[in-house]
Amino acid sequence: MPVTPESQDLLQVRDLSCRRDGRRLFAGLSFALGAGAALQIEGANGAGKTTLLRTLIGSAGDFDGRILWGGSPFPQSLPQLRESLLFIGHRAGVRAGLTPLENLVWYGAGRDDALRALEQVDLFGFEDTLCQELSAGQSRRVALARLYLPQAPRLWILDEPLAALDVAGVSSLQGQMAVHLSRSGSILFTSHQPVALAGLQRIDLAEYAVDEFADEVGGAYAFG
Ligand SMILES: Nc1ncnc2c1ncn2[C@@H]1O[C@H](COP(=O)(O)OP(=O)(O)OP(=O)(O)O)[C@@H](O)[C@H]1O
Repeated sequence: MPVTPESQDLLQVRDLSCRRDGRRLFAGLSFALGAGAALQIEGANGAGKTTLLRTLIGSAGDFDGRILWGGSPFPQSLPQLRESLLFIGHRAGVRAGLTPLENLVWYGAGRDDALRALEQVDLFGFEDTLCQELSAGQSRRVALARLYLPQAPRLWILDEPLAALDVAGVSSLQGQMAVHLSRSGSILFTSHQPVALAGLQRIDLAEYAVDEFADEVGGAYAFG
């Protein structure tokens, strides 16, 4: 079944448990994401937010539970998912040796669309500057400019999109997220900051944290 924004639940996660280097980070996580919906993943540093996003897009494989994209089981759904997906991770995928304009064109944008997007993220005048000469916030804006392109995919998965942005940048991004939702797009993102979006769902990974030591002690008592 193709991954389409018309799917009732674009993503369904059931009883998910993720590990990193063999250590369980969280367990028992279930949620759904539909078209026109946004979900914020919260949690302390190291809680497993990035691991969760990477697991959902098939970049991390140490998990138990069910992941269904557009109703199709994982990992068969991944090729279709990737056609619908715009993932912006911590490193943001900005090529330092290219200009902001060249970065967007590299991602397939036309020159005029790219210039308009750069203007919307307030990088007018910096389009031909090498990204290695930009500030952290400006570099983040280059990555986020992809969200302002007319051909932006329906599903956005964003790891800390607000990091390094100033107040105006946060406000602009929240506005663009709202526009995306109004067009039946879907957004799954992590953030330590509150985000103002109508109908936003939130999940705190702390509620699903696993205390491996407690499990071991419990096991020892159970079998002792
Ligand atoms: N590169 C790495 N190599 C090995 N283990 C890692 C690595 N990065 C993270 N981990 C482990 O995986 C756990 C989860 O990390 P993850 O990056 O998913 O957390 P996070 O919730 O996104 O944190 P943050 O808020 O700091 O970005 C961490 O507690 C850490 O022990």
